[in-house]
Amino acid sequence: MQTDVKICGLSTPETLEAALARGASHVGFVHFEKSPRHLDIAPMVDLVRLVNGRAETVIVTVDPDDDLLARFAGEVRPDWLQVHGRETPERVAEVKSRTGLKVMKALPVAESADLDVVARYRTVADRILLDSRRPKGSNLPGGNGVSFDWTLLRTLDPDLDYMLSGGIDAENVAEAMRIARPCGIDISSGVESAPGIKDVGRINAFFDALGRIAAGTPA
Ligand SMILES: O=C(O)c1ccccc1N[C@@H]1O[C@H](COP(=O)(O)O)[C@@H](O)[C@H]1O
Repeated sequence: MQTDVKICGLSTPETLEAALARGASHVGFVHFEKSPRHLDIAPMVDLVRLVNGRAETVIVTVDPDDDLLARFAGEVRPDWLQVHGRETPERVAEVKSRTGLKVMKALPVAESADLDVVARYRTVADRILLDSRRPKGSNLPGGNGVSFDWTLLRTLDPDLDYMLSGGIDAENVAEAMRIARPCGIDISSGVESAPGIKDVGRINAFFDALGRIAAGTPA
């Protein structure tokens, strides 16, 4: 099975096109005001329109209220909502039923006990995203460019549909895939030249690394 690749935190047509041209399966747009990648509704509408079905579109949001959910579903109309806050399993189910969209639930991981909640979320979310726990001092629940101990994931049910994120880049993606065997890789900081600034060269370098993995020749 081919690994999905989500390039997240895109904010310009140029970098979006670069991700699509290299075969990203998912492209993500962040709506979270504290983030350097934050986009308001109107630019997200434009970028989702530009994608025009070439990849699955994802809005990343943190503890969205019902009014915001209505705007995402009614105005932006992405394929997915990624909920990256403290949403309970009950709230995830509600987000799904209110919007009719697929929902990816991000869960923070720093130690093996953090994986105990996966069982409760996998029954309500369409996909699980395992990300690093927020480092001390950060304002952001994700997008910190920090990885966690992927060997913790060796005990996961091999049938779990999950994406892996947190500090992945062209240099470590082969190791991440070898150890964690996720269904998808999600990357943001690793294809940036500075926080919030996506870099076409780094996007290309990342897909080149994936190409070497597929060819069985990771550097
Ligand atoms: O990227 C952000 O600014 C962000 C803000 C709020 C919630 C999630 C956010 N990003 C998510 O974090 C991971 C990528 O992390 P990394 O930068 O590659 O370490 C990804 O799931 C983004 O959607």
